[in-house]
Amino acid sequence: MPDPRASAEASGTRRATPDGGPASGGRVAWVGLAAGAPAADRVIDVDGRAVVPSFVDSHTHLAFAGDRASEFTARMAGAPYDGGGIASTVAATRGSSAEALRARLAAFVAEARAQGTGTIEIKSGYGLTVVDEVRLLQLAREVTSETTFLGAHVVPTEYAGRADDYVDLVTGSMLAECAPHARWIDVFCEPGSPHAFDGDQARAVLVAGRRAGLGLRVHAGQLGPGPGVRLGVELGAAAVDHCTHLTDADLDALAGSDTVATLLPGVEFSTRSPYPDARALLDAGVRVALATDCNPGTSFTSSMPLCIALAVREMHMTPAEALWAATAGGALALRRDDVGHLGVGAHADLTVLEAPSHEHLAYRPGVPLARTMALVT
Ligand SMILES: N=CN[C@@H](CCC(=O)O)C(=O)O
Ligand SMILES: [Zn+2]
Repeated sequence: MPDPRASAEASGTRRATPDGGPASGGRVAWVGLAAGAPAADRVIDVDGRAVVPSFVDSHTHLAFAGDRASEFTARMAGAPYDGGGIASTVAATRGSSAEALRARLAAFVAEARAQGTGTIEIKSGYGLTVVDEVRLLQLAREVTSETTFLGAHVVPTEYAGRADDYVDLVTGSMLAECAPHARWIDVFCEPGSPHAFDGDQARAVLVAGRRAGLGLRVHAGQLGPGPGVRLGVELGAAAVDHCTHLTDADLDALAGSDTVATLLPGVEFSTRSPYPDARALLDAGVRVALATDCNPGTSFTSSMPLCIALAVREMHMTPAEALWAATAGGALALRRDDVGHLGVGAHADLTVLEAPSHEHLAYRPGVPLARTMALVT
């Protein structure tokens, strides 16, 4: 991990963009102690503040309409989460105009950037018809290159009792229309949910997605143990996400793989669920990422600093491990080597903390310390 206290000089003139792509080619040219810095056109004195790589939020669902605050309130009073509320977001999203969806999406991206996020992945999954899924992916593509086709989010109500027919649609014409707008395919593999997909259905979705040229990601082990983690590892998924419920076999599979385990502590916070065993993953040598899972049902936060604080307080990660997971870990989960670190050649996506060290991200929870930095000469 780069030393978060090291100073960094960026070459060129740039304004950071949400997907980590530079507007004018700015890359890190040199990293080291200020005393040894080469001459530069412009010097920015951050006055002892820590500079860290901008966060890489590798799991969000930002393209949606509607609100489920009442579902959250009911959960806080003891109601369980099983994915059923997704249908109400699907209905609201289908009924929303592209302009309204675009404006809301832009507001969420701005909100994330204001909290230090530089690279963001965005899933579809609240359309669930060919036309609606394409529309969400096109909107997401306007703000990030990291777009994920999640037609297999849940079985939509019009396919109730016909999940296999819906999987045929997802792996057929929906995939064909959506693949050009996506880099990834994802599936909610949760045999314990009446709304999500079992192991065989998830395999069909992932195999079809791979055949269409998409990289693989899986929602797995959110509500209970299941086949999703091992399926993701077997098929070479870049990441398996949630991992709230893991078996020893899941841990062994992840430990011997290139698949990243993405932990989403905003979900456990907002569903009042037990947190994943991050220490078991880290101690087994699994590469761990942290992401917000920002969505209206289980984790309506765009705050990577909140996720870092929860990872440290609730999942026993050290502040350095949590920062790594929120930056380099997220980049690995997206198979990117140009973001999430400040090594020479990386995109100069800098986040300046209103604090002397990265430890303050967890030490001062809820305080807006992180700001992405636009370098403009
Ligand atoms: N688990 C599936 N999808 C989301 C929740 C979506 C929702 O409830 O609207 C998640 O990652 O937690
Ligand atoms: Zn999710």
